[in-house]
Amino acid sequence: MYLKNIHLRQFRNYQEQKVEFTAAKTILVGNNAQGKSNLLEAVELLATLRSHRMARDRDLVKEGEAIGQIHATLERQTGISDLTLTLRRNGRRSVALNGESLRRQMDFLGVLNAVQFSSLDLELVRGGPEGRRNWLDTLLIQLEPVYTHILQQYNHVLRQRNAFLKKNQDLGLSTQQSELAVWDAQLATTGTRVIRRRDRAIQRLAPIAAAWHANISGSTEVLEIKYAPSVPLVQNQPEEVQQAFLTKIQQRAVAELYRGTTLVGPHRDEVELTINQTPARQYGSQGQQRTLVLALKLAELQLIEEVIKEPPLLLLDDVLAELDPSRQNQLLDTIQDRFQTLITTTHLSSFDSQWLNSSQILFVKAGEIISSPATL
Ligand SMILES: Nc1ncnc2c1ncn2[C@@H]1O[C@H](COP(=O)(O)OP(=O)(O)OP(=O)(O)O)[C@@H](O)[C@H]1O
Repeated sequence: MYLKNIHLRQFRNYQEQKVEFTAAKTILVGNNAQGKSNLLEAVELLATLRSHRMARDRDLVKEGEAIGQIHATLERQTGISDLTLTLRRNGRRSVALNGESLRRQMDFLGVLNAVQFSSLDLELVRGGPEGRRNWLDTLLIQLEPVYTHILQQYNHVLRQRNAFLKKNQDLGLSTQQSELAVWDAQLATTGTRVIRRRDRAIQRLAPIAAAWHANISGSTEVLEIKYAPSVPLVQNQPEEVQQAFLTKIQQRAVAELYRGTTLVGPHRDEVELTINQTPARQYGSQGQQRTLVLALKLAELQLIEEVIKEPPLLLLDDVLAELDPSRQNQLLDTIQDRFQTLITTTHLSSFDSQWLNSSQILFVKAGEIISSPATL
C-alpha cells in the first residue's frame, strides 16, 4: 500500500500542512520538538485510531483550537481510499472513508496498515506488562479490526464491575457475590474473546519473531514469546475458557472484596519475552534488548503483510541512530522498496548515501514541512 499524501489541519503543532509522498522512503529531518514525530503519529492514528504516546484527543488538537483533522489518500491494490479523522478538544472523534461518515470506528480500521517503531518500543522489554498488552492489542486491531469492538466491550464491563466492587466494599461476601454474578458472566464472555484472540496472535507472531531474532543475533540466542493469560488457557474452546474464568473469579473473591477491584481477566495478562530461557528484561545488554525489539517489529511487518496480503507502511521514529550499523543494515535490507517507510531523524549523517539518493527528504521546522531547507 502507498500513502500518496497527508493533510494535517490543526493537528499537534501543525496549523495547515499538506505533504505529497514521492518516494518509497521519506526522511523527515529537523531538530528536536519541531513536529517530525507528530507527522508519524498522524499516520499511526489513521492506521489504528491509537497513539503509542497514549495521547488524549485534547492533546492531539492544536493548542487554542477546538477541532483538528487528519486527511490522507492511500493507494492499495484494491483502489484508492480517502481517510479522514476529525478530533475534537471536547467531544467525540469522527471518521470518514471516501467522504462518507462511518458510524463504526471498526470500519475505518484495516484500510491503512502501519507498523510503528520508536525508541519508546524498548519499553516493550524493560517496562511493565501494560505496555506489552497495548502493543499486542494494537497489532490485533490491525489484524482483525473487530477486535477494537471486542476490547471496548470488555473494558466497559470491567469498568462497571470495578465501580460496583469499589462502591460495595462493605457488603458481605455472599451478598456481593450474588450481585456480581451478572457482571461475572459478562466479564467471562467478553474476556474470553479477548484472551482467545491474543493467544492466536502470539501463536502466529512468535515463530516469525524467533526466526528474525536468530537471524539478527547469528543464531546464538533463542527468543521465546509466550502469552501468559491471567486465566489459564488449557483448551482453546470458548466454553472451557469461560468456565476457567468463572472458577478463577471464585478463587479470588475474597481478595477482590478486600482490594475493591477486579483481579482476574485480560487486563492482567502478561506477554513473556525470554532469551535463552532468561526473562529478556534481565538478559544481557541494551544492544541485545534492541535486537529483540527489532525482531518483534520485523515480525509485525511480516505478519501484517501475510494477513492483509499487502506490505504495510513502516514508521521509524528516530530509531535508526539507536541501532548499530549491522542492525541498521538488517532493517534496511528488509525494507528495501517493498515497505513504504517514513523515517524521522535529527541528522542526515546517520544514513548511507545510497539511502539518501533514493529517498525523498523533507525538512521539518516549527510545524512546517518543506522539501528544501533554503526557505526555512
Ligand atoms: N496540541 C499541540 N498543540 C501545539 N503544539 C503541540 C501540540 N502537541 C505537541 N506540540 C508541539 O509539538 C512539538 C513536538 O513535536 P514532535 O514530538 O513531533 O517532535 P520531533 O520533531 O519529533 O522531535 P524529537 O526529535 O524531539 O522527537 C513540541 O514543540 C510541542 O510543543
